[in-house]
Formats: sequence, structure tokens, C-alpha cells
Amino acid sequence: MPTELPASDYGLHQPTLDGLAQHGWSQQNLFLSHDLTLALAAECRAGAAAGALALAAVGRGTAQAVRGDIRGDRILWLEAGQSAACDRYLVVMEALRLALNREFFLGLDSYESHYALYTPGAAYGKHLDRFRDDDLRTVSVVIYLNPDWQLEQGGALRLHPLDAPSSDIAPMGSRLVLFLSADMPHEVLPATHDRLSLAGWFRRRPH
Ligand SMILES: O=C(O)CCC(=O)C(=O)O
Ligand SMILES: [Fe+2]
Repeated sequence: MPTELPASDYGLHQPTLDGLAQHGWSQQNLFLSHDLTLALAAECRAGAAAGALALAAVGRGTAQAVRGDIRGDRILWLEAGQSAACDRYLVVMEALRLALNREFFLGLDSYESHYALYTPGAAYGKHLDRFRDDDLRTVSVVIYLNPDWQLEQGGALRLHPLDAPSSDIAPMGSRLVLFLSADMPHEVLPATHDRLSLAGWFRRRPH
């Protein structure tokens, strides 16, 4: 994996880190360059066209099941080396991991992520990104790959902070959302158009 970070591929702003500390979540527009967003969107669409995206399951281990009534997206896990766009993205996320550790001493030591495609009407009911038997997921990340998204197309991410009113975030291209995995119930509302994203999780070192 290349280690050099092309400055033009992304920009993380300090208020984004401050917001995460203050509210348990934050968002930032124009996190990825337009060029990288388009390359990732093209890869996600190509994967879908090739049948490489699988219906996502809920739960873990023996309790894992595809439940279209709860979760309707199709996903493809990312591997380093899978494409040039993917590697550029992983370099960006490594820089974000280091920034989060510098700022918050979270001990984040790995990152896992997948493409997700929600076709019209697909949704993901209210959930937490941590499982009862896995508390390593610490910071959840979503990056949207929809360059021309219009608000009336729906598909918002609805966050339900425990101590504040809910917030809706539209899946605009190049937008980043960060939230603390353990404390933020959230859901994906259905959209009228294909909704593409990269969802990921920074995991901390096991004790
Ligand atoms: O796509 C989003 O806005 C959130 C997706 C999500 O909650 C998940 O994959 O766990
Ligand atoms: Fe989630």
C-alpha cells in the first residue's frame, strides 16, 4: 500500500475533530477530493454490476442473518491492493486514524470498511455499530459517494444522540460523518435513487 498522502485527495478540518469530542458526532463536506469520490463511486457501481456486492447481514456469529426488513444494503468489503482508488482511500483513512489517536488517545489500531449500495427503498433500521460480544469498534465513519445528490431524494443518515434531538445528514458526495460507535444509535432512511457510500470502523487495541 502506498504511504505517501497526496494532499489533494482529502482535507480534515480541526472543527470536525472538535465536534466529535463535544457532541459524539460530526460531519464535514468535501472530505475527499471530487476526483477520488468519482473513482470510488465508479468502483462501487462496477462491483454492483459484476454482482460482487452481497446483501448485508445483521448480527454476528451464529446469530448472523440477512434480514431485508432491517437492513437492505448490498456491500463489498475493501482489501488493500484491490484498486488504485481503494489504496488512495486507505491512505486517507490511515491519516485520519493517526489524527484521531493524536487528538483523543483512543489507541485505534485498525480500520475495516465496505462499500454499500442502497437501491431505492432500501434502508437500515435504528442500530448501534457495536455488538454485545465485540466492543472494539470505537469510531464509525461514513463517506458518501453521490456527487449530485438532492435533498428531496431522501436517504438521510439519522443520528439519535442519547442526550440531544436527532439529526438528519443527507448523503452528499464527498461528505464525511464520524461518530462514536458505542453511544450513537442511528438509521438510514430510504431514498428514491441509488445511494452509495463507504462505511467503516476504527477499532481499538484489545486490552
Ligand atoms: O450509510 C450510512 O449513512 C450509515 C450506514 C450504517 O449505519 C452502517 O453500515 O452501519
Ligand atoms: Fe451503522
